[in-house]
Amino acid sequence: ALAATACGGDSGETGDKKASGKLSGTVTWWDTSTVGSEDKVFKKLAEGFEKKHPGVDVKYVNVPFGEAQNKFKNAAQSGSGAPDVIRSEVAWTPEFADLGYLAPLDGTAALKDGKDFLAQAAASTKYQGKTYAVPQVIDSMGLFYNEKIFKDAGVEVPKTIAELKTVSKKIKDKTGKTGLYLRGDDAYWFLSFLYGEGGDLVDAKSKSVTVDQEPGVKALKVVKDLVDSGAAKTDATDGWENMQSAFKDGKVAMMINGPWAVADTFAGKEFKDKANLGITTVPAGSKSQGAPQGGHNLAVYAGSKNLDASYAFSEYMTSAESQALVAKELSLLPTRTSVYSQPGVSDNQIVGFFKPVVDKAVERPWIPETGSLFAPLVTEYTKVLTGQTAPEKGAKATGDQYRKLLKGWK
Ligand SMILES: C[C@H]1O[C@H](O[C@H]2[C@H](O)[C@@H](O)[C@@H](O[C@H]3[C@H](O)[C@@H](O)[C@@H](O[C@H]4[C@H](O)[C@@H](O)[C@@H](O)O[C@@H]4CO)O[C@@H]3CO)O[C@@H]2CO)[C@H](O)[C@H](O)[C@@H]1N[C@H]1C[C@@H](CO)[C@H](O)[C@@H](O)[C@@H]1O
Repeated sequence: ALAATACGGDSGETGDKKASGKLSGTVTWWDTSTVGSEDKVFKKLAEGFEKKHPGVDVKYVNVPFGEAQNKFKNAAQSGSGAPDVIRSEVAWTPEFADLGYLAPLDGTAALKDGKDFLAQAAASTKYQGKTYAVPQVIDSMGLFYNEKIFKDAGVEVPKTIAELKTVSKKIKDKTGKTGLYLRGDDAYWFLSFLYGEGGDLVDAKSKSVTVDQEPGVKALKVVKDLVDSGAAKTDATDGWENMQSAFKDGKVAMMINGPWAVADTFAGKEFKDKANLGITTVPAGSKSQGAPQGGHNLAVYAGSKNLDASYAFSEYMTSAESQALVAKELSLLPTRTSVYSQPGVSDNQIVGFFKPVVDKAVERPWIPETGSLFAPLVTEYTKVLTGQTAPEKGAKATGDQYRKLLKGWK
């Protein structure tokens, strides 16, 4: 059965494929999904693998998203304590691959029906011509809103940031509630505003840093103005908890979020009636409209002593059948095209909303450094939102940090 050990189980026991082709041994899997809303579905899925392969014991270990990247790098580097399979966020995958910590999967049982994967989902699993992971879920961001508050205030859903400010003013006047919760401690929440001003963090094609150009400065001014004008509220820490509770308790009318927030949001008193949750595209800025691409892959540790069972486990957990179950139960987006037309998925409104959003989400460069762009950015983003630094200075400081990180980039 699933032994959900505290953390960091070792893949020490060897596994092998008996002459009968039967898989055996243990597979330790580090799952980063949210405890209390997503983890039980993924745990149940892994139990299904054990039923199918009674000779294999899956050790399910839930490692918080904020800790898993470094934990895996430390374990892989030291050669002890790394799991056989890790849920590798899209930006971690090229970094782990570059470090040599992932087993290449081309030609193994991990990759079945590779053509069924969405091109944009498969992109983050490719590195220097090889495939180092299997896409599990893909996501982007939308504007979540409370239908009842909008009705009480007699306002329509905003399509632009200007409309968002007008709508928030009316909501405040009519209901006393704040319009938007804008997460201030995670720079992923800044990206749709940056894209709205026609900007981006870097331009990988020309190997140039662009976050400190005019659109980046403008976008920081836009988010600062949302807070200073009272249209949005924010926090410098505990953003996830504060955002979720403010929205679930009906204290704010809107938040920007992704499919991974849906299961937790439906647990809120305001959304017991699921019809009260509306989702639309993130508001457009002065130049453009766009939301970022995120998601997670399953990757096999290069030092696993049970590669055969790890390949089979990765394939099972990302199969069309598994993805359909996850879409039905958690409204997460499949990475396989064939799953969207399956019963239970094709009529899921959340999935139906996010699919076109994911299809036009702004791609990010899948280079080893792509994940490292957020730490320097969030430092400046939070300081701008809390009035500790001016937008011009925040943008410049971020750009300077990026040029240290990205050797030789302009
Ligand atoms: C700072 C981090 O920057 C980047 O991360 C970006 C990321 O690249 C973006 O794509 C985006 O991720 C989306 C994600 O796509 C979306 O799916 C969702 O994920 C859900 C799951 O769905 C849900 O199941 C559950 O798991 O919970 C997940 C999380 O809710 O939401 C994510 C956004 O939250 O945004 C991330 C930034 O947050 C780096 O990659 C590092 O992670 C880095 N952290 C390390 C940096 C180390 C050095 O400083 C520091 O020492 C270490 O301690 C820190 O750990």
